[in-house]
Amino acid sequence: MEQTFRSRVWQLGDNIDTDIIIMTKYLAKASLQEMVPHLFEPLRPDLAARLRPGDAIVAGENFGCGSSREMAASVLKTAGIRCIIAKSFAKIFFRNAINNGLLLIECRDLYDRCREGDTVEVEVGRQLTCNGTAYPIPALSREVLDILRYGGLVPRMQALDKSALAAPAPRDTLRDTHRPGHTLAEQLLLHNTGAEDLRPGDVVTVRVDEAVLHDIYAPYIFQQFRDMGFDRVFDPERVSVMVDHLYPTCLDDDPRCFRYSRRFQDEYGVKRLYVADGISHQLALEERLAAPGRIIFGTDSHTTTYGAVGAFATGVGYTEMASIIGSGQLWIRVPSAIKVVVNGTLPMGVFPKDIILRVLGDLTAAGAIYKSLEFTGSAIRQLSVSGRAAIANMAVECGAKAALFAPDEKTAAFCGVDLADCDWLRFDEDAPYERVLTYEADTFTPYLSCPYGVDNVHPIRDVAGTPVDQVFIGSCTNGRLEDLAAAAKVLEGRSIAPYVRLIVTPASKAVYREAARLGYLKTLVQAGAMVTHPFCGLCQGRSGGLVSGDQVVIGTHNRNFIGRMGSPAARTYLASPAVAAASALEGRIADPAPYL
Ligand SMILES: CC(C)[C@@](O)(CC(=O)O)C(=O)O
Ligand code: SF4
Repeated sequence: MEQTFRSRVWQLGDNIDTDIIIMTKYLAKASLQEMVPHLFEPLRPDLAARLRPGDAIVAGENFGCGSSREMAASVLKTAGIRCIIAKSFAKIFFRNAINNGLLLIECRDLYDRCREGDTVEVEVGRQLTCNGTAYPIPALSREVLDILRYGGLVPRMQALDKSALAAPAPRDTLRDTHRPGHTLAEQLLLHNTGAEDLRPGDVVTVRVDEAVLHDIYAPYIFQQFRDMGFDRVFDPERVSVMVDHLYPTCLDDDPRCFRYSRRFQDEYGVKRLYVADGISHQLALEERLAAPGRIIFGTDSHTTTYGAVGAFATGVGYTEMASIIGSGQLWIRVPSAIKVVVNGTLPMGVFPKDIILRVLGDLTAAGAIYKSLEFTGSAIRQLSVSGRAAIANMAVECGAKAALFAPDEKTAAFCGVDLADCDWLRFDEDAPYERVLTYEADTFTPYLSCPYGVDNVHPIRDVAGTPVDQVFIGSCTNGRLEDLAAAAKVLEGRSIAPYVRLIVTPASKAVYREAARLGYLKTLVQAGAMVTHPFCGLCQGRSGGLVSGDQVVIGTHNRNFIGRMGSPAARTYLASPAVAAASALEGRIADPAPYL
């Protein structure tokens, strides 16, 4: 890497999400080169054609937030972007960029003092100069420098002595003793590593309990895995491949992803391959891959969901996944933690989704970057595992590395474990939380994330009455049985408003079957809903109800990013299933309370 270079600046704002960088509909394309013309399409459709090799991007807070799609980093690299300078970076993107050998520079001051078209001079590892002002470049950690020195994680892993890898962790190691003075995340990392002690900021190498990968990235993971020189997966019992995003096929390149998904089974003996059984995050819970005490990595940002049962679980990109399934380990920095306490009883018409939406509004989309969000309090204890999963799922929308709930009787029953074996994982009064947010449950109302930001959160009274064109009930956040039950309760014996489309997508086949057996689907259909096969569906904006023009959608999913559901001019509101159902009834955003 040359030490000094000059680049032309392209300026982008805060919270440039990875859907903006490269939309989901392009992710299955056969090559990164084919994705380059679509860079930044929903936000600045003209930009891709104007980018030149050697250019730099200068952005505000939280660059690369949202999805774990590594293509966001690798397409920028393929387009020849020389470096990205931002006030802060979302951490999955940060790791993905480093793993691709793409230089990222954190600088809080440059953004406000430069303009598009300026030239920035970069002296790597030392300083930036722009318009006569010099800005220091913060030092990178040893682990990051090591990867950059090799030019990315693939060459780094090629050089790894594979015969010296630690054996996979034994399977039944749940039992442990409580470590006082530590957050839940720290306790889990201590449990996994057997370290004497650790603190936020320390770098540890964890042994992986489960790895979950999905169809969109299968060809890339496969390729990187081979290029790294691995010839076997670390443990075929602990690698799961899930065909959930792309099925049923809607674009030409999709079947290639299915073929690669299958190759992990055919060539490496991976035991669990799930084809069209539902969304990976729901399946991981149903199949008990997620369990207390485990460390789990998934190629999806919403892997944080598994924290609902006391697993330290987080999203990674495809290169990191290749290295995980080859080596069975990964380095991570111990996160600091924020405690969220909710006491009391939630009012009628308020659901777990409303808890996480309010927290997101308070923390903001960049407010928990690389932190563990840990939930407790009497209202939290009353929630089902499904409700906790909805909360843990969306923790990544404020940048969290992990979300955690201490296991209790409900967790133990759900996961089929003995609570006595995992109650070492519990909140400790002396644990050093960086921040504590405390709420009284009776102060909650239904909340909505309003266009165009997950943290643009308003109580329902601010937006009630807004006309909607389409309502979506589904996704890894709120496509579970309880969610369909809440929607069915609102819609029972009623009909949705004329001209409103209501699309219901159960999160898994099991949810679908149960919802049919219990009569929820019949209720929903009689009210005017269309029920689709279980998969990611409309949440990812590839098929099944894409919106056009400036249509308004209310959905139970997790992202209202520009263009995520189709047209960049469309406006998406995120809410609980009950709010979504009530809005379908009235044809405008509505409080569910009168219908419950
Ligand atoms: C692959 C993609 C559609 C993804 O599931 C990826 C992710 O969140 O990491 C998303 O929701 O953006
Ligand atoms: S349901 Fe949506 S957010 Fe969840 S994994 Fe699928 S596309 Fe991503």
